[in-house]
Amino acid sequence: MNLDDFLSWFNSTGVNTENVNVSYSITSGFGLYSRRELIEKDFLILSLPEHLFIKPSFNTNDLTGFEHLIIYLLEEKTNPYIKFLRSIQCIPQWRYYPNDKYPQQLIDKMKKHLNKYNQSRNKILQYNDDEFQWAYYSINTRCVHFNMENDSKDQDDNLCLIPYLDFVNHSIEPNTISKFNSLTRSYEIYSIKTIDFNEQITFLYNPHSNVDLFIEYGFILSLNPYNQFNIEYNLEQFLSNEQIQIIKSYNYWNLLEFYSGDNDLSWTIIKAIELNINQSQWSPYDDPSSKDKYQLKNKMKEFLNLIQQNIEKDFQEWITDHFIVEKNILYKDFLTTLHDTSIVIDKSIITTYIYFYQFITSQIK
Ligand SMILES: C[S@@+](CC[C@H](N)C(=O)[O-])C[C@H]1O[C@@H](n2cnc3c(N)ncnc32)[C@H](O)[C@@H]1O
Repeated sequence: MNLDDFLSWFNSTGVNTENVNVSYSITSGFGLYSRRELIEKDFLILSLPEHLFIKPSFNTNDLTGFEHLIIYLLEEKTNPYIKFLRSIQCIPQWRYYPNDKYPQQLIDKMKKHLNKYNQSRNKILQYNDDEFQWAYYSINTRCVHFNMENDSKDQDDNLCLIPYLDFVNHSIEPNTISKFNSLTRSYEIYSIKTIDFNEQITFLYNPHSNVDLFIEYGFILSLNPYNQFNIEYNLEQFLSNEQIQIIKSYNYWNLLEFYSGDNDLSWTIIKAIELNINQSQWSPYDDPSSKDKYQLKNKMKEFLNLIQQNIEKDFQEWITDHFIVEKNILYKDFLTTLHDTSIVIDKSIITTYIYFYQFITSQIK
């Protein structure tokens, strides 16, 4: 089934699509583009009525809504939308490569993702791996949150697929927002800034880091303010066990992340480092005493230097492991690679590292 067949079916549903066009690009696949001369801010671009939503049916209790949709996608043979989905590549590329050589933070998140994937796989055994994988990622990459008004608060029970809406690509500087309008019972896309003719329509899926985008969707962004970098491992090298226990007792341990969009270190990180210079009078809520401030600044530098060394070491190991694949890229023109979105698979590690490397070095003054 090709795009034209899908679009002619979709047009027969009566939805007004006069403001948008579907077209394909090599970097982000299909997407929606404006076909109006100029779209003003706060303009209703597209309205998709509820009768088009594909919702989970919940006729077997031990499956989540997500899993019901997997089965629906695999069983439904006539729906033109599902037929079209079968022709779209939706499986993140990393699934085809061995992934034990990635940096630890990526591996940890991949494991969580794979655990969830396998939980569903083990409940739905009647399809082969390829079929299951296609259905799983079609839903994972395309579904939207939708309150099913059942008793479950589980997000896997409150989602649906909305044909056509699912052509919209993600951006950290989106030009639209989309939301369900309970009065019109439609999912609507509104402009949040003016949009030129042929400009791509985008919204923010979620404030996802590159690691999350890479795992869940198979792409990354070269400038992503939502990149985050967990520093637990570095703190374990920097603080004593007793100091770590103090941080944990205040529930600070899970809040120890750098965000690449932030200009400064967070309060929790500053307080964690401060423990290293003054444990006896430490309180998580007070500013460091003026006497300690100078010392604290030096401790910060020391800590950031440690992170920098760890990143360099990890990165060096990673380059060695990927030497054959990345030889030319890494040694010929590293910076160009950062902006070349056609290299999806390994670039995420490079960009994520470079991001934090830059962030950390900018803090060491
Ligand atoms: C909801 S679908 C959007 C439509 C999709 N591009 C298609 O071809 O059908 C989400 C998928 O689009 C791609 N995508 C979305 N935003 C992207 C972006 N900013 N850069 C690259 N790929 C993107 C990813 O493959 C993602 O899994």
